Amino acid sequence: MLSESDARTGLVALGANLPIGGVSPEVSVPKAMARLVARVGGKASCSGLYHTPAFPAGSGPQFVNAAVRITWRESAEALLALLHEIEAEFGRTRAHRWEARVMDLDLIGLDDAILPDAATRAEWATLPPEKAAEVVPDQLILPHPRLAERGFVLVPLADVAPDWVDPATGLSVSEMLAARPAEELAQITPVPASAA
Ligand SMILES: Nc1nc2c(c(=O)[nH]1)N=C(CO)CN2
Repeated sequence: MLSESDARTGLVALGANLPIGGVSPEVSVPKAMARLVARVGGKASCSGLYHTPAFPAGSGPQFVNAAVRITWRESAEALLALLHEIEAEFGRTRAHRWEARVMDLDLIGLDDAILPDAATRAEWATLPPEKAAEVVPDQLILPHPRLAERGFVLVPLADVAPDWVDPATGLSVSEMLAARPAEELAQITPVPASAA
């Protein structure tokens, strides 16, 4: 029997920038959030939806980004598997034939877990941007190594977990957000209610 003390706070970032089977990201992202909350059960909190320019600049249509704070009692790997399941469920439709469309659910942090270890996480966090765009880790790295560089993750995350502290850097979500350039943050805007 798992006790209350096994409960950890999981932080999940969501993003999509293409319609999935004719459903816009403004609609599919909140649906994916609701699916995650339903699958996890227990206490959860959902951010607002934000329009964000695609990163890197010019790489495609704007994204809808969001974040969810959940309570999780199993392993980090089990949570990652659940996120992949939801991605697959939302990322593919059989409208005409299998079409791949992206719905990203990224695990950003799980309480104070540092995975696989502090040195490996630090290596990934300090990769030069050109390298970081090319290589994808084949293991789960927590907290997400590029969190502090991504306004599109930090803005929604600040809605649900402003005081969460990255255990590897000692910086809170609010502090990381405050360090982002004003020009970057000015381009991140709430999705108008009429679009969702
Ligand atoms: N604004 C924004 N840009 C991105 C995002 C995202 O979620 N938001 N996700 C990416 C691939 O995971 C690549 N670029």
